[in-house]
Amino acid sequence: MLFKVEMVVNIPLDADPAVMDAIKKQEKEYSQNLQKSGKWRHIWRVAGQYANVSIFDVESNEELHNLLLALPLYPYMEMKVEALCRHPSSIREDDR
Ligand SMILES: O=C(O)CC1=CCC(=O)O1
Repeated sequence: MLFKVEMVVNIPLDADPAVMDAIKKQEKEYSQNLQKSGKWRHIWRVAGQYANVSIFDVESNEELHNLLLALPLYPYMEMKVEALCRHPSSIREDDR
């Protein structure tokens, strides 16, 4: 099951920079492990924003929910999730 997830990161101005740097490091490792597994298929920075657009490929809504809630930056994020399905004009066999 494919999902588009838009994540906007809002870090409070009074947050401790050292603590946030540690959380961002954890976030990167968590994200890259999921990308290697194929569950986090794509991630793009939204130009000019502390935000990303990502594509997830998961087995269920519940799996996506659990992956997103486990993001180290989750407490600082706003998210929008949309379900995707294959476009009839797609030439990519792995779009499903
Ligand atoms: O910087 C972001 O957009 C938040 C984020 C998600 C995965 C990651 O590595 O950073």
